[in-house]
Amino acid sequence: MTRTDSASARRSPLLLFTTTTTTMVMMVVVVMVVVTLAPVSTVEVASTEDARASTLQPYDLLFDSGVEAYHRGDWRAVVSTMEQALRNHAERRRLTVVCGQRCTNHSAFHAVQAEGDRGEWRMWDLRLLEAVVRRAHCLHSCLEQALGPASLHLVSEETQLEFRKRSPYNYLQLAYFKMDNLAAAAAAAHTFSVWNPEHTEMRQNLEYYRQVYNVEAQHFVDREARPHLDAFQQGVERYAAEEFPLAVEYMELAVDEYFAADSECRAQCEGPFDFDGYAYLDYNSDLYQAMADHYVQVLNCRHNCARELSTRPGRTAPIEDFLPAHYNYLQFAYYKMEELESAIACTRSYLLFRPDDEIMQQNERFYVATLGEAESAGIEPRKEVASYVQRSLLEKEMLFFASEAFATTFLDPDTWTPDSVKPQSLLQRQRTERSATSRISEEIGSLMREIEEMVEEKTREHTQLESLFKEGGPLLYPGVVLTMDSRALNGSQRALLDGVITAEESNELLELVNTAGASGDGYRGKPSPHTPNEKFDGITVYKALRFGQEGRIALKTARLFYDVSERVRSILESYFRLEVPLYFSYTHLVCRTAIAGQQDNRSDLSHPIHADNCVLDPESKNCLKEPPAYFYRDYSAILYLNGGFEGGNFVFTELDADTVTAEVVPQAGRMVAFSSGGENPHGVRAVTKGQRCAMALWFTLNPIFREKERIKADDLIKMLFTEQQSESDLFPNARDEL
Ligand SMILES: O=C(O)CCC(=O)C(=O)O
Ligand SMILES: [Fe+3]
Repeated sequence: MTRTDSASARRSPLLLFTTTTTTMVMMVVVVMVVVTLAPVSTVEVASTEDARASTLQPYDLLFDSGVEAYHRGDWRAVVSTMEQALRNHAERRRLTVVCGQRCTNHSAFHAVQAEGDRGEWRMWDLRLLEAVVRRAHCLHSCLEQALGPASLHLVSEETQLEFRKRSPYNYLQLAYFKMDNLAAAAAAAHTFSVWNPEHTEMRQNLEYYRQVYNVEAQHFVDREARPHLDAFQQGVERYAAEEFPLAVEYMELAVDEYFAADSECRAQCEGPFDFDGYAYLDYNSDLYQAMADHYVQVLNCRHNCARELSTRPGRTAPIEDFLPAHYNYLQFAYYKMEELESAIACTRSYLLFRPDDEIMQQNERFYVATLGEAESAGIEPRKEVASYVQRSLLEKEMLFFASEAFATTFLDPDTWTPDSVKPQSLLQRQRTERSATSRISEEIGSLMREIEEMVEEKTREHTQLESLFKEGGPLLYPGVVLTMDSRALNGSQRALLDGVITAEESNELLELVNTAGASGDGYRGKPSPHTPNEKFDGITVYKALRFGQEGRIALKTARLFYDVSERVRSILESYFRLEVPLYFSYTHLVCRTAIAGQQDNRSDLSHPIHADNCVLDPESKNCLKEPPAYFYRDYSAILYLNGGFEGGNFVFTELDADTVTAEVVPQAGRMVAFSSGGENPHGVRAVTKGQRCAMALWFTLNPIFREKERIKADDLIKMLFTEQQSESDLFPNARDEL
């Protein structure tokens, strides 16, 4: 099979259901090849067991023939070759470890180390390199014996990647399914899916196995489960559930598994030199450079095991501070179990990674104080941590040095690395990056603030422009004129109209409020809701209609009140060019009467500066659109019924509730209309003499908040009046402009 063939075959999804179905159940008999290397006295001597091991077939070739079998539909062959490939792959890894260990014991490495320790470096290169050569020979013979010469060739990157991606299980799941071995198929599917969670077809297959074939949960196992990650996960869960003894059990297991996995991972790193990044044909390094290049690669690979071991299947980012985290969990769990010696040992182990960690230092002090200074004195950090950290720091130092010296790449997998082992240039770079980051974030911050201000300013201008552009729709009724628009009133969504009602209508409504207006109506019965220097009287539309129905006032006058309120509503809808209807929120006729004898030196207002749908805070120049404000009100209109009193001007202000932007003198038939929000703070100057009456109306765009009393008023109108007596009868030219 050519590389392209196999690549495309591997890309194509393996769907569970194909046209051919195989019901044949097959027992796959695979001969297990067990290679156990017993210790031998010299490297040259191979045991009989080793000789058996030379039958180990190369896993990459097995994989390729498995793929070929798959395309032939030879499921039996797929299973036998793929399973064999997986076993040989695992076995090869195991044997690499075994040989590594054996050659440490059987080469001169120990001797060189011992001499170095005594400072006797005579003929050191000969001694060291003799050890190297011997080790090379040892490893070569060991692996040759163990794997057999056929397996010594270089496995392609592509195939190595396939195994890392757990691709053999992709092939296996369909083969097992075809052979009706659903449990094995489910396990293969699950194993593949754990590493390839985004693989939709395999997820569907898993669903089929579960739902259609009722495969039991126990079969969905991860055949490549990584024990250290599983134990850690269990430990964290037990810890979260405050089951501390179990948490300790799992975490201790996780630690053991971690170190075992670390050794296994590191042993795989002594592979051939990777020319990637080097000009292959021009590579002409001398002995030491070549050794250094290769060794740095090996070291990099070993050091990177910290990243590999802390990365969960299917994830790209590792768990940060993974190994130290074990000791963090352990110290607290031990403390909870009142095993203070172990807790102290774990805090001290953690502190080897991060000596400056204040919380851990505090914990340690606390445990020591509880257990007693004397009892705690001899408690050492865990040995395995001490040597791990020591080795890791030495490796980091060398890798940093090499990265500087040979311009190779070293990406430190740990976040606990102390500055002391980092090269100056890296520290400088990190400092510059940090200060650049903080400078950039400061600059971005102030830029964002400027942008926000600009956007706010533009939005303000835009709403003003938009409202200027939008407002100014037809006034619908003859005689109604626009006296001042938003621009003239120095704001947005504001209008001053005259001639909204005739003089007669004003008088009729004045009479209505004066005869029937209850003290304080509309203000929950308070006669002077805004100032003690004025008395407020008012009446609502519904109440007026009820009075009309009862004959206490002329029904026609009550009807006029109702109709004028409708007229105001349609004028507002039209003038502000609203695309959705306005609903009544509250309507009343209200008079403010100066209380004689209380007007000298008045400094208060008849109605303090406020906005109609939000709580105005002049300090912060904010208006909060929430209760107790009538937050659902959208438009307001005050239609004046008279002039001739003293004071009582309507004013618009800025959000500071102080700077007056426009002032309106009330007079009969004049109406000020505006949107009810923070853009229109307003109030009424003190009425110091006489009575000031108006029809005040508030509207909402949200039907949920329409006034219930208005609905009752609508019903009453329908009941009391016939169809003919409509608004047009009472106001003959109405809607002419339409
Ligand atoms: O009567 C006025 O001119 C304004 C009254 C007012 O703003 C209100 O009642 O919310
Ligand atoms: Fe108001």
